[in-house]
Amino acid sequence: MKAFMTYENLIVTNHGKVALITLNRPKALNALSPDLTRELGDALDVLEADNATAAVVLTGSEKAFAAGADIKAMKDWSYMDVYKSDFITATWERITKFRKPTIAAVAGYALGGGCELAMMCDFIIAADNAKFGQPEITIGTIPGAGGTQRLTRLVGKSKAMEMVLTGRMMDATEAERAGLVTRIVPLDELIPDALKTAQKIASMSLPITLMAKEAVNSAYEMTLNEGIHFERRLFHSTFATEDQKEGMNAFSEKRPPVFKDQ
Ligand SMILES: CC(C)(O)CC(=O)SCCNC(=O)CCNC(=O)[C@H](O)C(C)(C)COP(=O)(O)OP(=O)(O)OC[C@H]1O[C@@H](n2cnc3c(N)ncnc32)[C@H](O)[C@@H]1OP(=O)(O)O
Repeated sequence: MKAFMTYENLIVTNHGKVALITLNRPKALNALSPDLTRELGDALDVLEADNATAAVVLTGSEKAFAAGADIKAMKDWSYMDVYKSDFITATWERITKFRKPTIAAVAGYALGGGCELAMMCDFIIAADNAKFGQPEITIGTIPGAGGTQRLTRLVGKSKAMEMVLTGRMMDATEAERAGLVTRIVPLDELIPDALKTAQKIASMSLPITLMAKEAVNSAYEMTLNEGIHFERRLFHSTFATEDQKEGMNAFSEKRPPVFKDQ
């Protein structure tokens, strides 16, 4: 029994399943407590192990994707408590190790750890009421789950620096213009749109999808030359799969492909 979230395989395509994880701690605006993040990590482990799950959508409520780490839970922690805790390193970062595609469907506040969690997903679709920010400076700390690094890579130094130093929030329009979110949709279309996008991804060959995700992510870790070399090796290896043969034969025969994840 999950206390702070629900997760379910909502859509079964003719090929793969799409899972929807909903953070469900509405009274605290989905503040990310150690228990909540542990549950999230556990759910991801289950979905990773499930061969049929092909993509995951992570969402919160209409008012808050997540308003950050649980300030009340951590306010009295000592240096040693926070240093020794696996709160951020071992639990939150499980989402960054998750190999299948993840979409953050953000409505309302995505602040502090909430913004960091959304940025750990592969991309963000925002509702028109979404608000993003790294307000840690206003409570005497700094982002500790990748905010200074991922936000800077996504929106550039100037905007990231201003947001981290002032705690200013970005609305959905600014977030889209800055490249933090892929698109904005009306609030009531957020989940259908995110699920439809995940469903599209789930209709592809899973191993090829994993390679594509790995290749894009390598752009953050490697030099351009290393990244291009890595991409080429992965491209070559797609030709060792049955799904590459099926995809290209289906195109030639003017029919939809039937991928077998092989
Ligand atoms: C992960 C790290 C390392 O990067 C660190 C962090 O994430 S630190 C946390 C960063 N986040 C914040 O500083 C945001 C804190 N929240 C707010 O500023 C406001 O709640 C708000 C602007 C998001 C919404 O304001 P409002 O509509 O006025 O609602 P509230 O009455 O403030 O909140 C309702 C309810 O939720 C509780 N709440 C909200 N955020 C948190 C939080 N991060 N941790 C714990 N609890 C939170 C808030 O206390 C209220 O509960 P009650 O006091 O009414 O029981």
